[in-house]
Amino acid sequence: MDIAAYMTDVGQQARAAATLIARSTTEVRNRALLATAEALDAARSDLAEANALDLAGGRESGLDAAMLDRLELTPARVDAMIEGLRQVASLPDPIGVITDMTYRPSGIQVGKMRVPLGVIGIIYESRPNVTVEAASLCLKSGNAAILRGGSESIHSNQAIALCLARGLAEAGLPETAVQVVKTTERAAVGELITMPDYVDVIVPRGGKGLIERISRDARVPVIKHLDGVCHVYIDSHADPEKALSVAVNAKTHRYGTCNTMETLLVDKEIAADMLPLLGSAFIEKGVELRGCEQTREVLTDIKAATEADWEEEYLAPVLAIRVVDGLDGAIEHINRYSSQHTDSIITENYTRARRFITEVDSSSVMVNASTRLADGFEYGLGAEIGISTDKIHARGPVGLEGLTSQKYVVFGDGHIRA
Ligand SMILES: NC(=O)C1=CN([C@@H]2O[C@H](COP(=O)(O)OP(=O)(O)OC[C@H]3O[C@@H](n4cnc5c(N)ncnc54)[C@H](OP(=O)(O)O)[C@@H]3O)[C@@H](O)[C@H]2O)C=CC1
Ligand SMILES: N[C@@H](CCC(=O)OP(=O)(O)O)C(=O)O
Repeated sequence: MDIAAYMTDVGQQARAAATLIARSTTEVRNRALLATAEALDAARSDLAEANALDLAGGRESGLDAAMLDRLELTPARVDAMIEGLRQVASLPDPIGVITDMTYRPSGIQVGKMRVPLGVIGIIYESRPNVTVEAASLCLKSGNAAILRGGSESIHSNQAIALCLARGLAEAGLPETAVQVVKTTERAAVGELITMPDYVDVIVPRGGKGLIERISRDARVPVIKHLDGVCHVYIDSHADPEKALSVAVNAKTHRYGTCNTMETLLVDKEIAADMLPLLGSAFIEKGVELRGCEQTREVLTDIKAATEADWEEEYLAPVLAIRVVDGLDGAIEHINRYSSQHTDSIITENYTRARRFITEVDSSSVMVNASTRLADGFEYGLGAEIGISTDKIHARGPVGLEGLTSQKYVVFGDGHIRA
C-alpha cells in the first residue's frame, strides 16, 4: 500500500465530509448514531469473530493481562457501546448555540456561536470501544473523524467501521465522515499528523513514546491525552475508613486505565496506624507493593522503591508507597512526579483540602474521591474522547464541548464604525 497516497485520500475525503456534517441537522446526526447502534447490535457475531482474531494475535504477541482486558469486546461491552451511542444521541446538541449576546455602545449585538472543529484525527490504544465513543462524540459535535486505533485491535476496529458506515449511510450522511485507518503501519500516523490542509486537530491518547513522536513531528494542533501517574494522598486528618476504601478502589478497580492510582502518599503522622491496614488490603488483592524507607519500617516485607518508581505508570497490580512530611511534602511530591492527570487528597480538614486543590496542578484534583472517577461519563459529559493532560483548549475528560470552538456572531443593521 502507498501509505502517503492512502492517507491523502483519507484526509481529502474527511475534509469534504466535514462540510456536510457541520451543516447537517441534529436530527440527522442523531439518526446516524441510533442506526449505528442498531448495526452494532445486528453485527454481534461478526464483532465477536473479529475480536477473537485480535485476542489470539494479542496473546501470541505476549500482551499482558491489562492490555488483553482492554482489547476484549465482551457481550457486555458491546451492550455498553450500543447504550453509549443512544446516550450521546440523547445529549443536547452543542452546535449552533449562541451565547453571551450583548448590545455594544455602537448598537451592534455581539455573541458567540458554538461550531465544530472540522476534521479530528485520533490516535489511541488497542481498546475497540474507544472507536465507537470517539466516532459518536465527533459525529454529534458536527466533526469528521479519522480514527487510528492500536494495531492489536485492527480486526475489531474494521468490524466496527462497517457498522459506523451503515449508520451514516442510513442517515444520508457520507460514510467518509468517520474513517477508521485500514493499515497498522505507523507511517500512516506520520502522514496524519502532517496534513494541516485536511486535519484540524490531533488527539493522541497513549504513552510517552507516542507523545514524543507527536511533539516532534506534528504540524497540526494537538490536544494531548497522556499517561496517568495518579496519586492519592492520605492526610493525618483523614477518616481511616474512607482512606482505605478510596485507596483500594483507586488502585484495584481496574489496573490498566490511565486514571488508576500509581503512587500512594501517606502523612508521616498516621503512617504507623494506616500502613498496616493498607498493606494487608493491597496484599489480599494481589498488589505488589514498593515502599520508601519509612514505609518499609512498618511494612517490612515489601520491596524498596527506587527513584524510577515515583515516575512509573505501572498499569498493573503494582503500587509505590511513600511516607511524606504532611501536606507540604505531598504537594511537593505530586507537583514533581505527577503526570498532571488526576490526584486526590483524603482529609476531613477543609483548609487542607482547599490548599490541595489550589496548589496541585493536575487536570482533576479531588477531595475524598477515587481517581478512577476521572471519567467523562462519571462527570456527566455522556462519554469522553479521553482525558486531556494539556492545558490549552480542553483539560481533563473531553466531551462534546471539547470538540468544538466558538466564533463571534455580530448582528447589525447598517452599523458602521465611527
Ligand atoms: N489520558 C488519556 O485519556 C489516556 C491515556 N492513556 C495512556 O496510554 C498508555 C497505554 O496505552 P498503550 O496502548 O500502551 O499506548 P501506546 O502509546 O503504546 O499506544 C497508543 C497508540 O499510539 C500508537 N503509537 C505509539 N507509539 C507510536 C509512535 N512512536 N508512532 C506512531 N504511533 C504510535 C499506537 O500504535 P501501535 O499499535 O502501532 O503501537 C497506538 O495506536 C498509558 O500511558 C495510558 O495512561 C490511555 C488511554 C487514555
Ligand atoms: N475513562 C476511562 C479512563 C480513561 C481511559 O480510557 O483509559 P485507558 O484504559 O488507559 O484507555 C475509564 O475510567 O474507564
